[in-house]
Amino acid sequence: MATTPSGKLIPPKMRKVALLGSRSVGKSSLTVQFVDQHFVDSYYPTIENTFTKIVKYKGSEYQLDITDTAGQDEFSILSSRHAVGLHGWVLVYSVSSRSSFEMCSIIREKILNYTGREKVPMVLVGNKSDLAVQRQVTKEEGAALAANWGLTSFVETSARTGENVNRVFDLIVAQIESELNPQPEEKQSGGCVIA
Ligand SMILES: Nc1nc2c(ncn2[C@@H]2O[C@H](COP(=O)(O)OP(=O)(O)OP(=O)(O)O)[C@@H](O)[C@H]2O)c(=O)[nH]1
Repeated sequence: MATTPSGKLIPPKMRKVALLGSRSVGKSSLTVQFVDQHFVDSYYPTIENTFTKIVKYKGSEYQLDITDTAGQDEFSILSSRHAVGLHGWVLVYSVSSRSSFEMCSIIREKILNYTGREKVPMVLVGNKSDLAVQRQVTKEEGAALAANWGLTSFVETSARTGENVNRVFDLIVAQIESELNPQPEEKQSGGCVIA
């Protein structure tokens, strides 16, 4: 834990995020790969799990509380737990499932309705990028959807190989922080930043 110059402990700031998306897209696998650095081949549908990991962003420590939700479908009612009290949202689809890609737009609408906001810190994730043969959604389509939402954060991942998994969580923390502490250009480039 970081300390002040006088030796006092500085507790990490807590940031709460949720992974949402259709069933079986790899929400649990991404979370477990990020928190425990391993991949589980078997599939156990999630009810809801919370994980915690300390991450560093621009020299500060953050306690990231990650809620791995049960897979959503268009009929599931987004619970207030999935919107209220959260700082950021990770929307996951599988590149091998077009319906899971389409579901992300439905989930995003629900989050915006629930929060009453036009924009929230959000990352769009196309998981299972290792499944080249089964691919149904191109990288360009994923990037275009994110751009259409006004997001700068889109990434394709593989929870199996670990590709880009850490990046998802770096991106969501960066989005949350830039929303909570918008910084003037000159401040961002100056100062002592230890990554
Ligand atoms: N090839 C491949 N398989 C993956 C990947 N990520 C997850 N899987 C597999 O896909 C299946 C579903 O993964 P989960 O992580 O349980 O999916 P989930 O989104 O948490 O599912 P729900 O709990 O039903 O919402 C499992 O068999 C995983 O091993 C990936 O990146 N590549």
